[in-house]
Amino acid sequence: MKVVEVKHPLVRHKIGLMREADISTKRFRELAREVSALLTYEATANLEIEEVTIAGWNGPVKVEQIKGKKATVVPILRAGLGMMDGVLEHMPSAKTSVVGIYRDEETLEPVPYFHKLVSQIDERLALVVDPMLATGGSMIATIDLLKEQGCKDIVVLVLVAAPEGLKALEAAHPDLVLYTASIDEKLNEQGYILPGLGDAGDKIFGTK
Ligand SMILES: O=P(O)(O)OC[C@H]1O[C@H](OP(=O)(O)OP(=O)(O)O)[C@H](O)[C@@H]1O
Ligand SMILES: O=c1cc[nH]c(=O)[nH]1
Ligand SMILES: [Mg+2]
Repeated sequence: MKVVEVKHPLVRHKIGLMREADISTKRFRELAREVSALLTYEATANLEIEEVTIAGWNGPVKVEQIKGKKATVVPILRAGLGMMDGVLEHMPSAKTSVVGIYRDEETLEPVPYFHKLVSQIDERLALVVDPMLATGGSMIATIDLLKEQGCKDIVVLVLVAAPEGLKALEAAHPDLVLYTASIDEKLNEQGYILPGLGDAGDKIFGTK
C-alpha cells in the first residue's frame, strides 16, 4: 500500500488547528473542507493527461486534458460528508457514492447500514473519504464493498490515520493508495486516535 503523509505547510498548519479542544463546529467544518481540498490536490498530482486540439479564439489550439477514468467521491457516513465538498472543489464533476457505516462503540466493529453507489462504478476512480482511520475496520469494510462492485482504482483520503489502522488496511488491501494529513501516535483503549481530533462525526455535525 502506498501511504503519503502530506508535508505541505498549509496542511501541517490546518490539521494542527483542528486539534484545538474548544474548536467550534463552524471552524472544524471549514478546516475539514480545506484540508480535504489540499489532500485532493496532492492525490491527483499524477493523473494522466493527454493533448487535444480545440477551437481557440485564434483558430485550433493544443491543450491538455485529464485522460481516462472519471471519478466518484465516496464519503463514509457520517463524518466523510465533512470532506466531500473539499474534494469536489477540485473534482467538480465527480459523482457521489455514499456508504453508511458506523463503528460499534463496544466492539469497535464496523456496522454497515446503507449504501448508494453510482452506476458503472467499476469504470471510475473511487476517492474514498473519511476523516478518521482508527482500527481501520470501517475503511476495510468500505473497500471490500467497492471491490465487490468491481472497483479497481481506489484512492483513500483521511485527515488522520492511526498506525494500527494503516497496518490493518495494508494487510487487507495492499493495492491501495492512501493520502493523509497526519499519521498519529496510537489508539487509546476506546479506539480513539491520539492525539487525534476527538470524535470527528460529532464535531462536524455538532452532535453531543
Ligand atoms: O477505523 P475505525 O475504527 O473503523 O473508526 C473510524 C470510523 O469511526 C468514525 O465513524 P463513526 O462510527 O463515529 O460514525 P459517524 O461518522 O456516523 O460519527 C469515523 O468517521 C470512521 O468512519
Ligand atoms: O479518534 C477517532 C476514532 C474513531 N472515530 C473518530 O471520530 N475519532
Ligand atoms: Mg462518530
